[in-house]
Amino acid sequence: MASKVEVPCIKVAILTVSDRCHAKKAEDKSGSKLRQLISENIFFPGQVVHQDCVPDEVNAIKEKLLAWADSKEVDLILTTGGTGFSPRDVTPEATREILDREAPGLNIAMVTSSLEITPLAMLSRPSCGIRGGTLIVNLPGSSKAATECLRFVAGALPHAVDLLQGRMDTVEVTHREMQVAVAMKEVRDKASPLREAPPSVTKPHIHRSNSLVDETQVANRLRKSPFPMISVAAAVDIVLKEADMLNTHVISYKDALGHVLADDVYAKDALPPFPASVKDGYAVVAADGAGNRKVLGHSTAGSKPDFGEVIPGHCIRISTGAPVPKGADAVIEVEQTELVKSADEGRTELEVKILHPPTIGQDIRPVGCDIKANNKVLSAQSWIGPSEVGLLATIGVTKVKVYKKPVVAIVSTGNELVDPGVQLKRGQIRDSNRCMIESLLEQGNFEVIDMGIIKDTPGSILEALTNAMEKADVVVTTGGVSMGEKDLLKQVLQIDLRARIHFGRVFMKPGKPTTFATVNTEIGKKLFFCLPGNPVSAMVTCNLYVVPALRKLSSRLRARNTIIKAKLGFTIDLDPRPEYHRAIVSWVEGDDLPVGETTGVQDSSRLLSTRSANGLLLLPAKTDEQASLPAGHVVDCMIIGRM
Ligand SMILES: Nc1nc2c(c(=O)[nH]1)N[C@H]1C(S)=C(S)[C@@H](COP(=O)(O)OP(=O)(O)OC[C@H]3O[C@@H](n4cnc5c(N)ncnc54)[C@H](O)[C@@H]3O)O[C@H]1N2
Ligand code: MOO
Ligand SMILES: [Mg+2]
Repeated sequence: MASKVEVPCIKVAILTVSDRCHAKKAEDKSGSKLRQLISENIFFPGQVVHQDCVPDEVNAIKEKLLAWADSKEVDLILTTGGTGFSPRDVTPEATREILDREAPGLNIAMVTSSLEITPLAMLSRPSCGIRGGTLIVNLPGSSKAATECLRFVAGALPHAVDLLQGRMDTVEVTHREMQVAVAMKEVRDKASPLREAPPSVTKPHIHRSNSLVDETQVANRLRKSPFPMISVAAAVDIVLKEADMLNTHVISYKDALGHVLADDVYAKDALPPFPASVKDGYAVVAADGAGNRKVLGHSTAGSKPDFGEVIPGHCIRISTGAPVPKGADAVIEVEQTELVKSADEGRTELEVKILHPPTIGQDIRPVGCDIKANNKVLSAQSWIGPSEVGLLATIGVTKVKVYKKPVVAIVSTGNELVDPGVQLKRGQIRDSNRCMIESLLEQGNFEVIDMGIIKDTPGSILEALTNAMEKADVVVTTGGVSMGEKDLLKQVLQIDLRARIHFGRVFMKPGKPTTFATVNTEIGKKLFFCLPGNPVSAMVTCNLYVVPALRKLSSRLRARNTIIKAKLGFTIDLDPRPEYHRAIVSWVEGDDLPVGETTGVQDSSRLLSTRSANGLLLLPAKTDEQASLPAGHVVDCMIIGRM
């Protein structure tokens, strides 16, 4: 049975043209990079069906292109290399010889876009075109340039392939979407207040609630998402790349919990600052050995000693943590002594017997044995947890330079939502997302601002987002990102806020419509995580994307989530999308790996599937070869709670 794929997958062949790679004198980095971009659906849903490398020879290139194009198994051939000015660069010439029709628009798109990056792009000579039902695109040889050029034309490639393959239903949808997109762009361009702002900088205060999104066009709304479906790995990479570390500031050690240190921290003085007793007992002269000692006085922690120097044949009573007096070089615990003589009805100790001979230094912490004066106690970049707060206190460092932590504004969108304490009317449900996400982030020591519930109208969305980005570095919304007529978040971001939407769909379950955007404002870059409204999807995607981004913004060394191996405690039918299966993960005595037990039905709406879940089992997408996984199968597991 064929696996169920949601979007047509482009069959891609990759040809590296390089004398050096072919002779194995250089690594084929561009070919590997292109393979990764296609396999991970970075630009469009794709599948690599062939990959090869040939030298810079016209005949070798032609032979491969002909074989692949005429096999009818390939929709798109990407060549990399041989498009420059050196005498051996002949890929365009070889390509042209086998083309039925040229596609110069693709060449122009790649070169003009590349010129914005480097003037040397004018020396690139790609030759793109069509042979039969196969589109051939010449990309440059360097991995970076090949990636960039593919990105410049990637948006048009699925449509080009649909046209070549005669998939008229998909072609029609795209045409209609293009019309809507053009109309949206016209509206955007007419937005005079925004035109005053430099293109990449949004003034956060200029146009609140004055949205240009036209929500009335329900019949003309997009019927296919214009956002390519990208992999989770690619989405996480994008998020972490966009999450820049914040500035530093100096704060009290008491407020430092959960921050990352910006500077190394040194001890001003030694710990202990005096030789201290490890035991409750007697400070003695070790050379006296076992036997009777006269008790000179006592030393308790924090008290002034009532004695001078300990001399041979004498001792002083001492408590744990108290300074060891001069002359004494060992401490004998009280259990190793007997009382010989006392006075004042037991109020004064006059003489004790040491039962075992002590050794020099016994039960004494020398000065600086825990922390030496001027030693580095904490390194820059280290995370401040409870122990680190204690360490700062113990060395007397009361002010520390730390990286700022991001402030996160949380918004729930949905006409149907009411606060949990409100009596439900028909059609209403309680807002569970906001408090859940707030709790999740507070648990991670991040500062959150509750921005309430907003209606599904462009005006309220714009107003809320504008307010939120004035107050916070990161805005997390839930709801309104899928295909419904009231799902207006992406449009408000794009049209009103001129946001850069980095992705709007991810190949995962739950969480497919997860949207990530950035807006450059006069008060800095703002990150928008627009999570799906389904509570489980919101919870899972907050763990997957928001939490790592917040760690990166706070300069934590390890931003990514922890992934361990775990055994499935159950048999599971796989989903067409990679699934993040909520599970209770625990160690079973005698077993080599933790076992993940399912939390039951995994519907995105069923919040009970997150109850007590401390792990997400990463289940692969269903394929023809693998439709289910048996109990005991070992999978990756993302830790999201206490083990
Ligand atoms: N035609 C399509 N429909 C849908 C698609 C699709 O690809 N094509 N994707 C589905 C997937 S997958 C998801 S996930 C959801 C995401 O929807 P939205 O992000 O647009 O969210 P809403 O439509 O606003 O709400 C969805 C669902 O969640 C409930 N909800 C919303 N907010 C809250 C909250 N704060 N607390 C509790 N529950 C909440 C809401 O009432 C809806 O039931 O779209 C699918 N549809
Ligand atoms: O991706 Mo949605 O989150 O399945 O329900
Ligand atoms: Mg929706």
